[in-house]
Amino acid sequence: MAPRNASPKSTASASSSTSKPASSASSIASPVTSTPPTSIADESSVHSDNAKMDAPIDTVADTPATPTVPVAPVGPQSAQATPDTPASEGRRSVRSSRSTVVTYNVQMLAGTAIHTPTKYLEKHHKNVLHGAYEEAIPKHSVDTPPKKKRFRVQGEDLTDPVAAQLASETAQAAQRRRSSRVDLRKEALKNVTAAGEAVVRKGPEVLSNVASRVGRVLRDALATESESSSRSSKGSRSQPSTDSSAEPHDDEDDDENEDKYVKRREKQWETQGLYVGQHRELNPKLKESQNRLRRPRKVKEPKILPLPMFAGERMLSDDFQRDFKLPFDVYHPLPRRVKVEGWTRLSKNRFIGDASALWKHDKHDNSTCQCSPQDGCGENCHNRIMSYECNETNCRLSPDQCSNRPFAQLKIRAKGNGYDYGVEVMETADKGFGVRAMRSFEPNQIIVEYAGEIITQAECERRMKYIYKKDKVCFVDLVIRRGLTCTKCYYLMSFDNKMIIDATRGTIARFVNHSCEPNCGMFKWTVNGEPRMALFAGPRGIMTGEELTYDYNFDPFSHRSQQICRCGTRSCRGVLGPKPKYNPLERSFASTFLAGTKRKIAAVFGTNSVGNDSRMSSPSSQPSPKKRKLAPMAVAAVTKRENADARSAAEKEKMEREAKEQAEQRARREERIARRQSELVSSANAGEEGKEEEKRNSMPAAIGGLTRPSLPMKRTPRAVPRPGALKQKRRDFRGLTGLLGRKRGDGETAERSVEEEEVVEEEIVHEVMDVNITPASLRSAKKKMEVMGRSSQPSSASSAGSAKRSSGSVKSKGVKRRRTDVVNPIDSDGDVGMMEVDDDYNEAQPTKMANAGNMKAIRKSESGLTTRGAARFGALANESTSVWASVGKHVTAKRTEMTPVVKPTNRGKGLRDSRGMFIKKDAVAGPVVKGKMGKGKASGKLKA
Ligand SMILES: C[S@@+](CC[C@H](N)C(=O)[O-])C[C@H]1O[C@@H](n2cnc3c(N)ncnc32)[C@H](O)[C@@H]1O
Repeated sequence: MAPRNASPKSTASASSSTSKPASSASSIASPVTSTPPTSIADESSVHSDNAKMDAPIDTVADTPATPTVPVAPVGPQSAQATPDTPASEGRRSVRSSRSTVVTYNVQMLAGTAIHTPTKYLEKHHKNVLHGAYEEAIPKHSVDTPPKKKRFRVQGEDLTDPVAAQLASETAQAAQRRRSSRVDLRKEALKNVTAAGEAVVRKGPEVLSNVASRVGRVLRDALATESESSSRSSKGSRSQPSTDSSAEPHDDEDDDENEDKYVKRREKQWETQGLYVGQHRELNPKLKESQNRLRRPRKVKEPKILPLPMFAGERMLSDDFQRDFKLPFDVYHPLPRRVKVEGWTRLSKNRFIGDASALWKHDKHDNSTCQCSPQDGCGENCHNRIMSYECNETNCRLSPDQCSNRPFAQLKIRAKGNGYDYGVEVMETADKGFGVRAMRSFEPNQIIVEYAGEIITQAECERRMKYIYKKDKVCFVDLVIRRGLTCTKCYYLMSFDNKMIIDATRGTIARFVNHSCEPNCGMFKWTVNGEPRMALFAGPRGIMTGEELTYDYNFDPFSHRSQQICRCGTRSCRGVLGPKPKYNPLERSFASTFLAGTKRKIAAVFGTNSVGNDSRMSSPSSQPSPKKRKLAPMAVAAVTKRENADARSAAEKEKMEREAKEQAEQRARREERIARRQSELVSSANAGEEGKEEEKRNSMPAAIGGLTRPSLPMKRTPRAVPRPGALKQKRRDFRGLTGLLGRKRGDGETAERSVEEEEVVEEEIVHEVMDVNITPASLRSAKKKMEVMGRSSQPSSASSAGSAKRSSGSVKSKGVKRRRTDVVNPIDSDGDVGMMEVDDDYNEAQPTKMANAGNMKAIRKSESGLTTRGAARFGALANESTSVWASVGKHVTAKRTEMTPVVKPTNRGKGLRDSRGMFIKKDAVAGPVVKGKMGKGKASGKLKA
């Protein structure tokens, strides 16, 4: 054993170590040539100012390095650390005294030392001695005091390196487990106690000292904690040069740590992920950089409600409650490839045939906006309002500033991956294919374009008739045009007056299904002067995974091909397209009944009491509030139907009114006739007896007999008919009554007795002739009678007969003039339909699609009143009954004046009738007025 003073400088070195920081203190190791290690501990304990270690085991080392190298290496670092220490001074190194002892790194041997990255392993290997110590250490370093590491366990030095290493590891483990909080609490308690005592003793002047001390302690504790946390996070990469935790704390250390105060590291949270780029103020029409600029900087997004705001926030809000749905990429992370047979994908519109030329021809309008960069073509942009996309010609903003370029945005997005594109085909349970969102969409954001082949109406009809009709696949018809009401379905959409997009070859938008509560809308925009259709998100936006739908607004013309809607929404209309509001037949009956009742009320009270209320008088003319809510197309359709209804009701009403007026007129006439006849009779009575007798003989029996006052003066010419005329007329009447009988369907006409026939005949004559009596005709008849009474020339009868003949001839001539007549019956819709009548007078061939009005005409002519029979009937018929009675080939809805026209002529003293037949002037009763012959129908009128 070496004496204690064998190293005279040891005391100095030990004492100096206390005055220096830990690093330098520890670097002053004992010289190599020192006393044996067994004495070192004692010596150290004697000479050191430091108290015995608080901890039972502690390590004094200048470079604690990694725990894997507990054995103090002897190397240049150690040597450099003590440049001022003479080699002969200090205590001898433990290792130098046992330089031949082979040391092993237990951790290395055990394989537990490899916790460091491989790039440090080499260094470790370098630091571990293998083989003889002398071999490993260069000669010159033998003199250099090696870095000494002393292990003290309960005041004992451990000279055995293995034991020392174990002790060191134990110490380090204990150190790691030590909590700084315990220290903090202890220190605080100590300080508070000290402060309290000091205050008691010295009063408030010491308070400041105490406060500073407390503060220092707290800072120390914080620094310690942060250091340890940073060490644990950095691992072996960021090893501090000094391990203060391995050293007992003293004031000097505190001061130093104060300088090295490190702020507590904040944990970094990821703010972006699945909903990257979506923040509350995101405007999807802008680029990310623009959005960033627009984002108000002062408003801080509360972190308590994280993204996505379009799902979470909405779900939490009261007014939009719905079940939670997992985001699309969670429940279905990979896009599913659904293969659709027979779908040729197109990404943009393609013009077919004449469509292109027609398109260019029609391309005319444009729109410009005057937005400022501050506006950014927002909601007030003129182009946006007009659904025009801004571009460099119609907007002065740059693409970055302008937010009204949805199709340009779509183009950019389409170049990205599937999630950028954002939609995919899916299979639905009961609606065939559908389209689903693979990402969320902002309210009103463009989703996908509806593109395909642009065709003309004619091409559309051709395809439907000759191509799609044959297809076995049940397609879908978006627009079913007039005359093409097949139940097969097509991907056709009308988007311009004359153009149709056929998406049989087209974009994915063709698979978007219908819903009565849709989450999207299909809108037409004009892009660079060309109309384009696209699907836009609705005002609620779209959540990832939602099925996209819009309201088809099917053309209601095709009721026959209406399909059942399976959208399953609460407000489902039941069919694809507008819901039929009522059964048109029922409605017609109801409205007719209502109108009739109202008329009767008005007739009874003599006022239009109900007519003042326009809504009551025509309920269908006023749009109900419900109707206003319908889509414009549906409203138009309903209005059209209601208008047709109203028109037919009005027509019926008119006919009834006319019939009523005529009945009244007839009654008045009869009254007048009766009065005049009685006048005539009385005047006749007052005249000479012989004259009276003569008159009575010359006058027709019917007139003579007052039993039939209704038989008018017009029968007079009949009483003196031309030869065979009456016979013919009787035959006509028989035929007519037969017709009427057939029409009535009683089938008894043939068995009627002669008397009965005569009665019927007379009734008809009465009916027919009675209504032709006008005041003028009465006057003329009176004159005629006078003439007859004066001269009783047969010419009068013959002229009258010829006049009558001419009447018939006029009518028939008007018809016979042309081989084929075209007339315009006015149908119930007020349309003019064309009817072609052939030479045989039998068939009326509709050249236009039959509608309610002209079908009625056809039915009438087919129901017994053949055109020939009707012509005869019409020849006798009056104005009021001649609506459907035709003259010759005529079938007209207009009341036709059947009275012959007599034209003046300059040939002698006669006149010409409308046939051109010469009539002697004195044979014509009454003054002659000019008339005119309509082309194909008699429109002139003889006026007295
Ligand atoms: C444009 S296509 C949509 C894609 C179609 N599902 C397919 O598989 O090709 C329209 C057709 O889908 C069906 N459909 C769409 N929405 C529907 C709904 N709400 N209820 C029932 N069928 C619907 C109808 O057959 C309709 O004619």
